[in-house]
Amino acid sequence: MLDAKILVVDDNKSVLSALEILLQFEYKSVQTLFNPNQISSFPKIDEIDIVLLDMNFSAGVNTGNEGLFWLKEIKKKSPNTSVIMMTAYGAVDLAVKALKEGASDFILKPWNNERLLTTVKSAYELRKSKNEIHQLKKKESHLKQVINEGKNNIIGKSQALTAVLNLVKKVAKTDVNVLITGENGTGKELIAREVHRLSARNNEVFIGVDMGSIAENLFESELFGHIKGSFTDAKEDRAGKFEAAHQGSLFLDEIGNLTLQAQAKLLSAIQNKSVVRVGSNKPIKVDIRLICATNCNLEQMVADGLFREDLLYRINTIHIEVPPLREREGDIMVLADFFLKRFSTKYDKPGLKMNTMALEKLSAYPWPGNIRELLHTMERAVILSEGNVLKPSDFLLHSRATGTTEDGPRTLDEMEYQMITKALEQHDGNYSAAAEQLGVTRQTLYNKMKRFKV
Ligand SMILES: Nc1ncnc2c1ncn2[C@@H]1O[C@H](COP(=O)(O)OP(=O)(O)OP(=O)(O)O)[C@@H](O)[C@H]1O
Repeated sequence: MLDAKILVVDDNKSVLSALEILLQFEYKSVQTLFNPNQISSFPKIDEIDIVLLDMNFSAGVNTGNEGLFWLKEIKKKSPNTSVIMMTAYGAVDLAVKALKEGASDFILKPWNNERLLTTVKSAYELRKSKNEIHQLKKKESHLKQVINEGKNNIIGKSQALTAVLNLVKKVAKTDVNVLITGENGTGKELIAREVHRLSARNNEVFIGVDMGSIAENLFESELFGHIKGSFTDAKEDRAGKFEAAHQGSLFLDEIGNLTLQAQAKLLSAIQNKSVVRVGSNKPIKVDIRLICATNCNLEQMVADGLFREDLLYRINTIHIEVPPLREREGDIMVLADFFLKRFSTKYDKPGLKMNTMALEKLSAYPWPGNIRELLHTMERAVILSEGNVLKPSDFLLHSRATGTTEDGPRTLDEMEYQMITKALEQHDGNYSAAAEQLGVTRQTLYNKMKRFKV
């Protein structure tokens, strides 16, 4: 017996009892209504899975309008209930009209019992799938909310940060593309998430892609997807990040690291608002809000022929410049305090404090690695702390001028970090030249830079 609730509405009592007898062997609950006017007040109509509804109620009238009227009423109150229309006249155009209004099927009177049971069973399956979709959508929207929540704890009350957040508020409501620039570790990704959180798309996903870490030959497949067999590792069809971000926001980080070839492909996807999976020729429409970020000076890159002007024009409808930490007056203290609390809890060291000299040391430092550097400095100090009070010596800061820590490298990691920053400085930030000098590939250098947050 199927666990479904069925309601039969007909002004012919013998029809009602015949259907009740037939259906009660198959379905758990079968109710009947002689008068359609009772539909409006029928309790919990949204819990009814299937309604079998007569098309003609008033004696002598066979326009079917009464049935269509009640069909609309039911659908208004319970859109997922499957409604099967019953008509004695077999007027196909009427049945088609009912299907257009949302009926799931129709039955001609007099009916064939077996065929009627098959029709009801299909309607039941339809209702079941609709319920499942409804549940999944609810779950999905909840999950998206959870994903979008919690990550946006933007700390700081300096004028410079407040101005950025005010701009974010204004821009978020529109659907324009946003370019976020600023030094490494200033919180560009956090700002991008805030744009998404405050936008009308906030019930949809925010998909972030680090363009710098995608190998050149995988760029297209990562962003636009591929179909099975289009290259050796393409074992199955896969959607790219653009498709994954459909109706949400797509965050392209390190946009300045794209080759000119990749820039051309990206531009075409943005212009056409569609992508073509690798190995396919079928364009797929995508609706995304594009947010890009970089620490490069894209105007300068355009002047140097390294970045396409038309792409820059597409991505920077609104430009948000995130100020470095040294220009956010007062924020160092607030952030240091915030991270101290976070890591004291994480590493179970309650009551940890900083003394005045330590605070002064943190305030005076220019924080070239910005908030990320402050975060790591605080985490390290908390982990290594022995007493209840953090002193200046607990904070290991890098000297900007020499690229070394105060006491010289203490660990292999520190040594590697220093060698990388030095090589980059010597080659004016040219990755390929620095990688060659260090005897590693460009990708290895890039991975290490990511690891060390260079
Ligand atoms: N105002 C802030 N309040 C709290 N945490 C912050 C703030 N700004 C940045 N952070 C934290 O600092 C770290 C670096 O931030 P984020 O990754 O957003 O910087 P970014 O500018 O995108 O860096 P990159 O240029 O290297 O990609 C993250 O852990 C982030 O959560």
